[in-house]
Amino acid sequence: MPVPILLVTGFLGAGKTTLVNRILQRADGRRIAAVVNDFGAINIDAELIAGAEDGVVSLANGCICCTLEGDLLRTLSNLLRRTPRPEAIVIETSGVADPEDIIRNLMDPVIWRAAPLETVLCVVDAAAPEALLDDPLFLSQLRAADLLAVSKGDLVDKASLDERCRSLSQINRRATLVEATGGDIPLDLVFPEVGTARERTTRPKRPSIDRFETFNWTSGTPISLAGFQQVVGRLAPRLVRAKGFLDTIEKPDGRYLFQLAGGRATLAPLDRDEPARGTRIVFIAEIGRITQVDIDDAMIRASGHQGQ
Ligand SMILES: Nc1nc2c(ncn2[C@@H]2O[C@H](COP(=O)(O)OP(=O)(O)OP(=O)(O)O)[C@@H](O)[C@H]2O)c(=O)[nH]1
Repeated sequence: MPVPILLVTGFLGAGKTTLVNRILQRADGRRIAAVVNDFGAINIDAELIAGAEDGVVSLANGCICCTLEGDLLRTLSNLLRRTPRPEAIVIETSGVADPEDIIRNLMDPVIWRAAPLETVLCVVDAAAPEALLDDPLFLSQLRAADLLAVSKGDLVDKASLDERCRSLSQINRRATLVEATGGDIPLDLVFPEVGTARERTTRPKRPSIDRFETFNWTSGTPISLAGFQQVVGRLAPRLVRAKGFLDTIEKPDGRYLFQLAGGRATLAPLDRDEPARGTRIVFIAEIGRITQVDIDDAMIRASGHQGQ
């Protein structure tokens, strides 16, 4: 039996991991394997995804549309050799990935026969600035989709949500559009009962343009929550995305999950009873907007100690 692939794309911080997590939580015993690609060197997403019956494979420090394309095909072959085989495979791309390049690779005849690409789903942040609708990478992600899942409807009013949905439908008239706040999406849309895989036409491969860069901050010493919040306020205008885990002075026996997406920063205590394991944060910015030195200086000043 062929194993259908669901490809989940969407801009940085749109809500892909949240949606993949919801799908896996509701898999109801179905063996779904997940391949998660983080652009940064630290695998934050893989740690946030729990409960995949067949485990989560993490590909980090690059993008499966270019530098890691060989790793993706090897990972799929390995998943397909597992006994028992997964019943479906979800691939979460990084937010900087152009899905066209991944789709072209998935149409490799050997992979296609065993694991046809059934659905391309693009998660779209309803609260993202209007200007994103002119962004070439975002447009490529939108246009590749069969399914547009609109996240963060809870952050905008009904009129703005309707207006955003209208604009999205005009950009991709072929796609089914569905509201998916908190990643909630009907499972029969993402895994249709009757296979819907079809050959897709993709444009020829373009040379990839380096547009974003990632920076890491890691430290074994707990940091001050108040100091960190000040740092985030200062750095946020120069960042597109940041995420990570924090060990704080204020909460010595638990950890925080930090997220900065769409200009919104959140800090949430992790439900899991996890011991301190060090602070690990990935910062993503357009090239030239910020340097590792800026980040190190800000973090060192905030935490009053030296990180690495
Ligand atoms: N209010 C609200 N927040 C959401 C929703 N979906 C996702 N988020 C939040 O948006 C932030 C980014 O979500 P992720 O699911 O990590 O986004 P992503 O697309 O996987 O991010 P990258 O992989 O880094 O590109 C997190 O803080 C989520 O909790 C939603 O529907 N409503």
